[in-house]
Amino acid sequence: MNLITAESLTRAFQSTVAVDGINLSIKEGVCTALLGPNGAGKTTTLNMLTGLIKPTGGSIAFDERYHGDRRQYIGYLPQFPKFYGWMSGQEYLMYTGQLCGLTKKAANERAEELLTLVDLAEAKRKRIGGYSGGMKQRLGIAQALVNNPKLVILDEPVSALDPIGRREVLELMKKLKKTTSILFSTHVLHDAEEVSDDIFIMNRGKVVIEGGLAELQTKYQKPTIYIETEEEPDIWCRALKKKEWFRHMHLDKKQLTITVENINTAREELLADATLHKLKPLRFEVVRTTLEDLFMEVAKK
Ligand SMILES: Nc1ncnc2c1ncn2[C@@H]1O[C@H](COP(=O)(O)OP(=O)(O)OP(=O)(O)O)[C@@H](O)[C@H]1O
Repeated sequence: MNLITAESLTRAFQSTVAVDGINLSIKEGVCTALLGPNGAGKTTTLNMLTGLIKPTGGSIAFDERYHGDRRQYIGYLPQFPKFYGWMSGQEYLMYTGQLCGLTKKAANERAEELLTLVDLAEAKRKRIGGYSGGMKQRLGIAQALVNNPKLVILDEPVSALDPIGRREVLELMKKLKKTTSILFSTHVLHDAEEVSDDIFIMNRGKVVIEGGLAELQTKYQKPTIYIETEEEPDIWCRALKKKEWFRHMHLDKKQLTITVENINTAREELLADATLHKLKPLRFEVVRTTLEDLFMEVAKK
């Protein structure tokens, strides 16, 4: 079931179209990644979904089970969250809880629950100014959960962290996704692959690829043959393009990477052809393209 459905969603800033007529279906109970290079339009999209900025075109609908202002059902962690360094983690969560309308007592109880969830119970009385990057980000996620949201939206939650902080936050997201729907943005494919179920890849304001992680992996991970030869194999390469199994080729001097449709036929014919053309292969390897290759292709475009 979809929690949020956005249709033809558009946002222009003067002459810049940051988000260009995208359709998004964010499902309930799953973790969705909005992936894309810098400037793709991820933050603008998230800001429209949270209600922070208005679209200049299109529509956003929250599931009809949840009435009224959709902001009450959404928790949000911005890309550059601001904390009061002099407050303790506990004070900060109580403060945000009360801003969300909780009584002091309820805010205190919620703060305790959340501090345990994000593994900050021991540091709850320490000043935030002394927290590590990972601890701050975990506190930011706790803050996003204060109002018991149906969907928590995290803008680049791990991008600015060192490897330890990154691991802490990714592990927290894995834990969180068991109970809360998550939508997060990232420009790191590996993070999306690690925690998300659904992926939308954006580039230049448009969604260029979308689907379930497993579905995308099956669809785009094509068999590939890597060949390194003694001489530059230019002439041979031209002939390969006519083969039925041929899909795509990248030649870098003597290193040839060929994406193919049928690995068995391709392997047999390539080996036979290489002998026929008196080519001297130094390496012949069967590998697979990864989603990383796909993402890099999209990013380059
Ligand atoms: N307030 C604004 N005024 C003018 N242009 C903007 C504004 N906000 C975003 N843009 C432009 O819209 C485009 C998309 O920006 P956005 O921040 O949404 O991308 P992003 O994918 O989140 O990138 P990043 O990972 O760098 O944050 C960029 O070209 C950006 O310069």
